[in-house]
Amino acid sequence: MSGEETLTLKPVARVEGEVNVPGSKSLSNRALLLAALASGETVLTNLLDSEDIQHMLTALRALGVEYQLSDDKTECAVKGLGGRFTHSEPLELFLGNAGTAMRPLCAALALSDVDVVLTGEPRMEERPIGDLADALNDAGADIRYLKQTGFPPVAIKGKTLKGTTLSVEGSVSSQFLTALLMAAPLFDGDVTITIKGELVSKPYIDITLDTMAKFGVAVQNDAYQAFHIRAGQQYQSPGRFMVEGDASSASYFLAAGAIKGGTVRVTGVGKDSVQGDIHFADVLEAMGATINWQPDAITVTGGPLQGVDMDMNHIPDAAMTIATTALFADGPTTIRNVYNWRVKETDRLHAMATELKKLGATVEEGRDYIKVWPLANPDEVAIDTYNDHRVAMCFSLIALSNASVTINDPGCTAKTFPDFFTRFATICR
Ligand SMILES: O=C(O)C1=C[C@@H](OP(=O)(O)O)[C@@H](O)[C@H](O)C1
Ligand SMILES: C=C(OP(=O)(O)O)C(=O)O
Repeated sequence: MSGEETLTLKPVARVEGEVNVPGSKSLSNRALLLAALASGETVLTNLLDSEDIQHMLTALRALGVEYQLSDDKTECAVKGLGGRFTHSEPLELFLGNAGTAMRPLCAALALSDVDVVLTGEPRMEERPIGDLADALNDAGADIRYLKQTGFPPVAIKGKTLKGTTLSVEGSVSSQFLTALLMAAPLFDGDVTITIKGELVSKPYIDITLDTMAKFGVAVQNDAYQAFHIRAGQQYQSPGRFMVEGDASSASYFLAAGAIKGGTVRVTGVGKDSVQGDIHFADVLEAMGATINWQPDAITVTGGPLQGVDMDMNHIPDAAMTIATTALFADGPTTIRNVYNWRVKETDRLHAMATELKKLGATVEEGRDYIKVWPLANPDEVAIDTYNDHRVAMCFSLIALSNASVTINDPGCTAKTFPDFFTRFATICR
C-alpha cells in the first residue's frame, strides 16, 4: 500500500550480482483466472505476491472460488469451478488499480451468473474500459457505467450469450482483447473477435494465447486481426502451472548492469520466456550493452551506451526504464509509439518528462513519444512517483550517477514488486 514516506538512495559506485525476479504479474493474474474457470485443481507456483495479485485473489474468493495459499503466498492451489462463476447474492469487488484484474474479470463476469459491481482506486476510474464493455454489450451483455461513461466502476448483470462475432478496438489497451479471448470459452457457441484500429502491446496477446493453450483452449490467430475460438472448449487444469519471473521487473536490474559497467544476472526469466518485455534486453544491446541469453536467465555487462531512436510499443512497461537509462547514454534517445502510457497508472509520458526535467535533463514530450538527452550530473531532487510503481523503480537508477536521489512514496512499488528496493540494494556495491 502506498503512503507518504520517502527513500533516499545514495550514489552507487558499482553494480554486480544476481537477482531472482518475482513472478510475472501478467502470468499470475491470467493463470489465477483460468485456474478458477478450469475443471480440476491447479497448483500455481512462483506466483507473484503483490497488490495486483491480491486484488484478483480477493475477488475470486468473494466469487466462491476455493484456494489454498502457501505461507509465503507464492504457491496457490486453486479448485476450479469447471465453468463460469455463479453467485446468488449481489457483490461489489474492489480491484485497486489492477488492469489485469479489472478488464479480464469484467468480461468473464459478463458471461457468468452474477450481479456484480467492479470498483477500483480513483485512478482506475480514469482508466478506460469502454471499448471492452461496449464490445460485450453489442453482443448482448449487460454492463453499465456507474459514474463516467466508458470507465469503472461498472455494474454487471451476467448472462449466457450465444456464440457471436465481436469487434474490439485495439489501439488503447491490449487488455480488452485479452479479456475477450479469455472469456470466449464461456460463450455458448463459436466466437470470432476482430480488431478495429492498430493493436497495441501485441506481445501481451501472445502471453494470453500461451496461457489459454496451457489450460487446454486453442485459439486460431489470423495475423492478430481476427481470432476464432471454437465452441465446446473448456478450460482444463494443467495440474501445475509455473509462473515465470517478471520480465518488466527484470528491466531495472538489467538497466543497472548496462549503465554501470558491471555484470548483472537476472534469473527466473530468459530466452524461453513468453513475455515480450524480455526484448528490453535487445534495446540495451542496441545501446551498447552486452547481453548473454540463457533459457532461464539474462546476463548484461555494461559498456559505453549510445542513445537510440526506437518504436517501443511492443514493450510498453519496460520501455519506461529506457527513459531513465537514456540519461547515461551518449546522444539522445527517443522512445516512440507509446501513446497508451497516458492511460496507465498515471499519464506516464507527462510524469516521466516532468520528473526527468526536475533532475535537470532536457526532455521533449510528444503526443506519443518522449525524447531524452544525456545528463552528466543530475540535480539531487525528490522524485514524485504519482502512485506509479514503475516511476519509482525507473528513477532508482539515478543513484547510479554521482547524485543521491529521493523517491517519494517508495511503497507504491507494492503494485507489482513490494521488495524492489531491498533487491535493488543487493546489486549495489
Ligand atoms: O495484459 C497485460 O498483462 C498487460 C498489458 C499491457 O497493458 P496495455 O495492453 O494496456 O498496454 C501492460 O502495460 C500491462 O502492464 C500488463
Ligand atoms: C500498466 C500496468 O499495469 P496494469 O496491469 O494495471 O495495466 C503496469 O504494470 O505497468
